[in-house]
Order: sequence, then C-alpha cells, then structure tokens
Amino acid sequence: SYTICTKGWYGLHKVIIVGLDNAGKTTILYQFSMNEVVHTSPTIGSNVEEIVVNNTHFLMWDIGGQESLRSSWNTYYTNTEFVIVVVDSTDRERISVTKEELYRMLAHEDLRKAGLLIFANKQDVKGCMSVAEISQSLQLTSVKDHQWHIQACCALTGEGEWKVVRVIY
Ligand SMILES: Nc1nc2c(ncn2[C@@H]2O[C@H](COP(=O)(O)OP(=O)(O)OP(=O)(O)O)[C@@H](O)[C@H]2O)c(=O)[nH]1
Ligand SMILES: [Mg+2]
Repeated sequence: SYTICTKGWYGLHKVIIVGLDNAGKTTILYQFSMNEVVHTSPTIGSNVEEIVVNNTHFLMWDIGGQESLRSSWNTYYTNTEFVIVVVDSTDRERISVTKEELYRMLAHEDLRKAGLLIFANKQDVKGCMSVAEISQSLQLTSVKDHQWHIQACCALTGEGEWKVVRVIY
C-alpha cells in the first residue's frame, strides 16, 4: 500500500499509467476501476477511467506501450500529478529499456512535480525479478527530484495490499 498526499486539492487528480507493452497496464486500470480481470489486447492509443478513493477522484489514463506509441506518451503529461510505471517483472531483457523511458519521462518539464509509483507486476510468476532487483536495475535511489515508491503487484488478483491507496490531504 502507499500514501498519496493531495496537498489540499479536492478536484480531479490526473494519473497516467505507462510502461512497456505487455507490462499489465490495462489489466491494472480495470482492477482499479472494476475490481475485475478483463481480457485485454494491446492498447492502441489509451483507455481512461475515473476512480474514487476516500472521496478523492482520480482520472487514470492507461497509455499503449508499444515502441511506436512511446513517442506520444508526452502528449498526456500536462497536469499529471502521479505517474504509474508498470514493470513486467518477468522481462529481464527489457528492464534497461524501461529505465531509459523512465529517465526520459522524469526529465520532462510537464512532469516536474509529478509523484512516481512503480508497480513491479506479475509477481505471481516463478523466478521473476524482485522489488529489490527492479529498484537496483532502475537505480531508483538516484531519483531525488520526484517522490517515488515501488510496489510489488499481481494484476491478475486484486488480493494483497497492492491496490490500497491511502489519501492524505
Ligand atoms: N502472470 C501474470 N500475467 C499478467 C499480470 N498482469 C497482466 N498479465 C498479462 O499480461 C498480458 C498483457 O497485459 P496488458 O494489461 O494488456 O498489458 P499492457 O501493459 O496494457 O500492454 P500494451 O497495451 O500493449 O501497452 C495479458 O495477457 C495479461 O493477462 C500478472 O500480474 N501476472
Ligand atoms: Mg494496454
């Protein structure tokens, strides 16, 4: 679970969900909005859902992660308060690609004040990377100019703590 500080703003909070193709972004979006595992196909463009946590409204944008789509992620950045980066914990080959995309994003002016939440997804798969391995591969301790948190998760089950968001004002 993780805590989000909304700094006294009761309006609609914009969240974007990014990460490489097949990471589980769309599965996570519908876990939050419907508490269900939906059948997904690769996202072209984006999906958007509003979710409510403790009377706080979040507009969550799930953006397609295929290589050809990544250059348009930045068209979603304006007014984004929270960036969720979803990592496929089984995908050791491409963790370095996630890292490149992560640092490109964090350098973007429009995300200067955004908080960062990393979901280490697919933790149900045996032999997958742990949270510690992913933190190290992404060099998260070097991220000083954004608040960040990394969370183990399995989007195929809504169980466990991963969907628990605590909102403080
Ligand atoms: N084992 C396992 N599979 C998962 C998990 N989460 C998602 N998947 C599967 O991973 C595949 C891709 O999931 P999506 O949610 O479509 O991935 P995406 O990140 O939205 O992909 P793009 O839209 O192409 O960017 C699907 O077959 C999901 O069922 C998980 O926690 N564990
Ligand atoms: Mg998708």
